[in-house]
Order: sequence, then C-alpha cells, then structure tokens
Amino acid sequence: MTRSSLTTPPPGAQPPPAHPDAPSAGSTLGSHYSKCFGCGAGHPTGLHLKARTPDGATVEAEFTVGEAHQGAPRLAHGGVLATAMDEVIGMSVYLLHKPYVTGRLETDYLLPVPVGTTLHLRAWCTGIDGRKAYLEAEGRIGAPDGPVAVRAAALFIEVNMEHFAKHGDLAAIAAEHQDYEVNP
Ligand SMILES: CCCCCCCCCCCCCCCC(=O)SCCNC(=O)CCNC(=O)[C@H](O)C(C)(C)COP(=O)(O)OP(=O)(O)OC[C@H]1O[C@@H](n2cnc3c(N)ncnc32)[C@H](O)[C@@H]1OP(=O)(O)O
Repeated sequence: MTRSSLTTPPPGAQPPPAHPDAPSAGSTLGSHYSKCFGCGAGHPTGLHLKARTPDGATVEAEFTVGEAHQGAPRLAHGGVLATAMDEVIGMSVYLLHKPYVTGRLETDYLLPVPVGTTLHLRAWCTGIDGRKAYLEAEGRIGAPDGPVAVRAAALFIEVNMEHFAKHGDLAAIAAEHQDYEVNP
C-alpha cells in the first residue's frame, strides 16, 4: 500500500485490545443507519454491505459491482470502490465501540473491476493514537484470497455523539441504536 504519513500510525501506536462490549468473533455487524449509502438496507440504490467479524479485530464483507456502479463501460467507478472501502473501514471502527468519522481516505487501484465481480472486502485497525484511528482495507476479486484490486488506508477521527446532533440527525441514529449510549 502506498500510503502517506497522515495514514501511517506514529511509532508506538498499537491496535487496541478488543472492547468488552464490541461484537465478538463470529458476529455479524448490523447497519449503523438504515439509509446509509454503504450499509443501509433501506437505501434504494446503496451498496447494501453486510459485514461480519471473523475474529473480533477484522471486518469482512462482499460487494458485487452492478450496473449502477459503472464508470467506464462495464467497469466499476473508482469513487464507488472508494465508497466501499470507506464503508468497510467504517464498519471496522465499530469494533472499537466509539463513534468515528473519516478524516482522510487514500485508495490504490491495482486492477480494473468489471461489472458482475464480487469484491471480498476486509478492513482492520493498525493503530490508535488519541482520537486518531489508523486503518487499512483491501478488496480482492472473486474470493477472499483472490487478486487484490483495491487497497485503502484511512485516518478516522473519534467524535462524540454531539457531532451527529449538531451537524446531522442524532435522533435518527438513536432510533436504530439502542445498543449505543447517546448520552453517556
Ligand atoms: C458502535 C456504535 C456506533 C454508533 C453509530 C454512530 C454513527 C456512526 C456513523 C458512522 C458513519 C460511517 C460512514 C463511513 C465513514 C464516513 O463516511 S464519515 C463521513 C465523512 N467524514 C466527515 O464528514 C468528517 C468531516 N470532518 C469533521 O467533522 C472534522 O474535520 C473532524 C474529522 C471531526 C475533525 O475535527 P475536530 O474534531 O475539530 O478535530 P481536529 O482538532 O481538527 O483534529 C483532530 C486531530 O486529527 C487530525 N486530523 C483531522 N482531520 C484530518 C485529516 N483530514 N487528515 C489528517 N489529519 C486530520 C488533526 O490534525 C488533529 O491532529 P492532532 O492535532 O490531534 O495531532
């Protein structure tokens, strides 16, 4: 992965130990919001990613490139692929059991991805430094050990729930997230 210093954990930053309330190994992870473009089942044209964690530390999901995702004819749009990477990384910070938002997302496109391809996505945390979470993801063609088509490195920033109240609609999240303390 070609990544900048901004998405490289500083010396000493380690992946965190599993949060006691985070989804355990083998769990599926629910959508964080039904209208989310990446994971919301209620989004009419979204990516509808469904994630799981095999080990409590990484997250996996599949994304099949469809007609609606084209850039060049019969090939996936790079921005759609970046969205899939952002989403699977966003699902992996779910394991930290704190709200985070994307601060920076870097993407390497290694292979073209034709319509009809299923990308096997995987994301993991490489280190935490204060409010900053350093994360990586990859998308492999056709199988979990298939050729890597897309790689991403990201910096996510921890926010509090006020972020969503001030700038968005916290009530809409809270209505779907009884497992998360809105006013801790
Ligand atoms: C389990 C329960 C779940 C509950 C459920 C909740 C809902 C969970 C929804 C999740 C959804 C996910 C979906 C997919 C992920 C999105 O797509 S999130 C949407 C896209 N992202 C955004 O909208 C974020 C927009 N940006 C912002 O709001 C603000 O810039 C931020 C990121 C909150 C940072 O602002 P701030 O809090 O004022 O912090 P600030 O002091 O500026 O920065 C803190 C540190 O980070 C660094 N930093 C900030 N931005 C950057 C950057 N772009 N590059 C490099 N460094 C940066 C700063 O330099 C600073 O570093 P230090 O000085 O501490 O060393």
